[in-house]
Amino acid sequence: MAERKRTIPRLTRVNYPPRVFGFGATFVAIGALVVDRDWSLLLFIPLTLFFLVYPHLIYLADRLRRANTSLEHRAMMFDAFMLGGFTALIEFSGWISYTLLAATILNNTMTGGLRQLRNAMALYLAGLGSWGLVVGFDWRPEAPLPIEILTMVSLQCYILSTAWVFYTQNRRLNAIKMDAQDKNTLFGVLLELRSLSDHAEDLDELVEGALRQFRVLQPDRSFGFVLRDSNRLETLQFAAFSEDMVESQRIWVLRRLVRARQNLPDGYYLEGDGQQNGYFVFTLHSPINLSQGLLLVQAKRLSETDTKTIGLLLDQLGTSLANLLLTQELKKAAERDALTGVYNRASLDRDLKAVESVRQHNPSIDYSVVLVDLIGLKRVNDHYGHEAGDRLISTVAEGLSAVSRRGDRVYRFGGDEFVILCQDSTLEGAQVLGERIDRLVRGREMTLETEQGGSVTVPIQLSLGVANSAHDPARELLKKADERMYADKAHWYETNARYR
Ligand SMILES: Nc1nc2c(ncn2[C@@H]2O[C@H](COP(=O)(O)OP(=O)(O)OP(=O)(O)O)[C@@H](O)[C@H]2O)c(=O)[nH]1
Repeated sequence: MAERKRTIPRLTRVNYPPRVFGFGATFVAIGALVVDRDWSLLLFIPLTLFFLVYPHLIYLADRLRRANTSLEHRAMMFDAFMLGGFTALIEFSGWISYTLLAATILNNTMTGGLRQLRNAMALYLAGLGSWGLVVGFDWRPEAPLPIEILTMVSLQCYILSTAWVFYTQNRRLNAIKMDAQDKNTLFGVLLELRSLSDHAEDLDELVEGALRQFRVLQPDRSFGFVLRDSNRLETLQFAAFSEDMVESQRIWVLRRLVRARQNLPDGYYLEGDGQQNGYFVFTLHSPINLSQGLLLVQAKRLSETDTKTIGLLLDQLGTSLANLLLTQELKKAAERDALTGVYNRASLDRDLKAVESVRQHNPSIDYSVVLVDLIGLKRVNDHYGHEAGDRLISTVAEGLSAVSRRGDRVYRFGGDEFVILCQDSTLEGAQVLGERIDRLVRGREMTLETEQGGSVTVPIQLSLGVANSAHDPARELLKKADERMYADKAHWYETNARYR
């Protein structure tokens, strides 16, 4: 049924009610005049055919032609011509003439604007003139009072029915427009969320960007996003809120979540109190490692549309988060050493190029490299097995990372060699780092499990070499550090001859 209604041209649907009403009213007015003036009752035949039957025939014909409006346009012109003709036929009664003319003009202007109005007026006058020539002009402005009243009332009703059709059409168009605008904004926000997952560097950037986008869509609501440990739900791991949320609100929400230790069903309501607004809680369905993601939406009520929209946003946020984590994993795999987690050789090459380029533009900014070699790895491998050797390497990497400053980076250069790159550092600064390694890592004892199932304690033996860009050319920096590291190693072997 709805399908059939949709295929009827809009113009036909708009025209049908006013036309039926206008023609019906005109039929009553002219009919009354026919009776009042004792004209031939045979006149009722064309009157009935034109005023009562014809509007329905046009509608039916339009319905059959579905989306084609050409018939309706022609019918409207024909209406104007015929109404002009009837005006002449009933000998120019003033009010009736005016009613017919007004009906024609209104209907045509409403659907076709000024051009249609002009055409309708012309055809009306043509009909009036041609029938006037046939039946003779006999101007009779006076009509009996009841007919005048009937005509006036009909005209008013006709105008009202036209206005009503206009009003309902406008309302529908407005609703469609608003809906389209909302969908457009939603679409834009979803696109933004997608692109966020490509550009965001970390969780903070992604979630804060997403919350800003949520507010584009629903500016009068506050939003929050929380990650909690899936195994210990009272442990919150991450929280971000839309900028409008004040500190006290944030703390209130977080406390409530810490207390709500169980899994919360979708749409769970954190009831507000006198000062605080309530929040709806939605759970992110896509898995984020071992965390559970919760979206908080500040609202008193949520409509079905709101809930659907939030579902879409949540899905997109989940996908973006999963993308971000995957990208981070891939990035990590590409730039980190799998065994130790410190940066790999490829990252060292890239970072060395970067610091050298900074130094070329700012010659006063020097950098240092510290080469660290683990002594005796082969021995550990041979005596206690490869796994023990791996543990030794990892422990050294951890130690080096722990003693490095924030801006320094540790790289695994080769099997048992590490490099620490110190940006914006003097030779003396790097030597201080070398001393720290000496003090805190070198010589430290660690217990290794042997392949035989026992355990053995071995000291961490290291040799170091330091070089700085202010003293040696960039191309030779690593070579210089290597030479110094070998000298240090030779010295170590001299003083620990039994290891040879
Ligand atoms: N367990 C383990 N061994 C490795 C790894 N990478 C390289 N090696 C081994 O480490 C040993 C390094 O040998 P060497 O260069 O002679 O080092 P060293 O025994 O510490 O002796 P010097 O450094 O010369 O004092 C080799 O036997 C490599 O096979 C690794 O990832 N894990």
